[in-house]
Amino acid sequence: LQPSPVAAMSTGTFVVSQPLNYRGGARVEPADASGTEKAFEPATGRVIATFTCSGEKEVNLAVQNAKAAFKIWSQKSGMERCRILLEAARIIREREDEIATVECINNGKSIFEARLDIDTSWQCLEYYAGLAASMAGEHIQLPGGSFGYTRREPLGVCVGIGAWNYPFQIASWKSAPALACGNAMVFKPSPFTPVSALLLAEIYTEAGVPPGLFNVVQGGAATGQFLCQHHDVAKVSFTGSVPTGMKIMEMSAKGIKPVTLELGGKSPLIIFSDCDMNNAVKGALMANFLTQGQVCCNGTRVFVQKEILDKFTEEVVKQTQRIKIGDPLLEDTRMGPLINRPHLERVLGFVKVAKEQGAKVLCGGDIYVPEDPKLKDGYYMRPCVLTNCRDDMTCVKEEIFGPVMSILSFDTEAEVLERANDTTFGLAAGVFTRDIQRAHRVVAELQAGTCFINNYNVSPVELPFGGYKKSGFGRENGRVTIEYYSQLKTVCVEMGDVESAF
Ligand SMILES: NC(=O)c1ccc[n+]([C@@H]2O[C@H](COP(=O)([O-])OP(=O)(O)OC[C@H]3O[C@@H](n4cnc5c(N)ncnc54)[C@H](O)[C@@H]3O)[C@@H](O)[C@H]2O)c1
Ligand SMILES: C[N+](C)(C)CCCC=O
Repeated sequence: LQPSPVAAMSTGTFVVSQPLNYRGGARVEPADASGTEKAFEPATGRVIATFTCSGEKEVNLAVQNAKAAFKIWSQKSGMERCRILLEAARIIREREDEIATVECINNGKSIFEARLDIDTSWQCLEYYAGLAASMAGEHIQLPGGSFGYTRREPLGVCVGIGAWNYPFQIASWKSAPALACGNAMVFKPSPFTPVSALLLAEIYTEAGVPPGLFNVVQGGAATGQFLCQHHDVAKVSFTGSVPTGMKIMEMSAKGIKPVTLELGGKSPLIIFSDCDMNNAVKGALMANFLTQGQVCCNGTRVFVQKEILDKFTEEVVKQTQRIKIGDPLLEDTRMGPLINRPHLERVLGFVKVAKEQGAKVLCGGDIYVPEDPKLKDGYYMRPCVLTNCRDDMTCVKEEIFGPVMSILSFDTEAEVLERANDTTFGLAAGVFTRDIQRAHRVVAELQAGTCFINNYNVSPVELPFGGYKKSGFGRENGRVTIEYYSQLKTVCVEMGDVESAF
């Protein structure tokens, strides 16, 4: 009997022993280098991997492998692709605990949350497996018996570039629709979280995709640039910050490559006085403290109607103080460490500036040192609730990407809408109210790509996810994403004679 891989993994023990590149259906050492990186276990501050960043040669080999696999995969019927993706989804479910454990060790999110991420990953594969067989064009009748039809065709080799906050989920949300449409993919995870994408690559291979269909290269900006500039790459799907997104778009523009940009946010969450208070408080915590607050769509500007400001704030603070911080692999932990030391310091810096600008810290916002000695070098902080906030403060304007909630008060619907929309971001927004007309009226006015009514940060894969304004464009999940991973060919068929103009 083989020992369970999960049993062998506990906080403070895991090290990466296998190559972190994946090409041609196997783990490989990269053919060349553009530097080295270290990956950490945020819970302990330990290095779990020192790895080579892929150079131009390795990127090219990955793209060429993808190109070869694309020839085979794109010729398969939708039903054939569906069966293989369903098998991959089944394997992810079967290995959920192992994948979640690896994610938890490399990212620091709690095992409770990591399992939810893996759930939305296999669900995404299942969803696009289901759509693969029904992708079809149209038949259009023309005069004289002539007709036209459209074919939905894959793009070719797609590149996925991921952020570090949802490593396995991002790899799945990009690859599932790409593969379902008949494309191949080269994926580059964030250098902070290089590990779990390899598990996805192995699972695709085990499920039966052709070798080379899903490849993983490692590294940071240099490797990412080789990918975006490669002339055999047909599309780039990027998840990350706005400044990097701008660079990705510039590089892709040079090759006229379509891009999907899933970027940052500073989303508003509006709590009206007629809300169900219990749900609104729970919603505010969901909107701010998942994955230690390192969530793109977090509703970090919490606008609360004046009449309920004190009661709401008191309850939010009470529940925030109860969040169990600590070893992310323990079942009852709900908040682990932040991703790394510089990021922790950056987030604490935002709290310091907030105080200097007049905000009041109601709880948290400082370093947390767990009792367990093996966690003493981890990157923990207490979740923070700020009040006395104004719209012009840095903590209200900028994406902090940490567990810091800013509470603001408002009087009227018109006023809060104007303030909620007064941002260059537009990823998400939320509203809590019992007034159904108001709920729909408000979301219709909110300038955000993903809106929540009476909940926050749930992510059914059937619904498209993505941003307005500087939070990006294109969508992940939902039926519409098929359009971002395919192109339409029009075929015009003449049934009569050519009526020449000459
Ligand atoms: N909208 C979404 O779906 C979503 C989801 C998760 C995270 N995010 C955003 O991501 C940000 C945090 O993630 P991050 O710190 O990893 O972002 P980042 O922009 O620093 O890096 C993202 C990825 O881009 C790569 N990269 C960096 N420079 C590059 C370049 N010049 N060319 C090509 N690739 C390059 C990185 O190595 C990494 O893989 C936050 O702003 C967050 O809001 C958005
Ligand atoms: C699953 N969530 C919570 C909706 C997050 C999606 C990805 C954003 O960082």
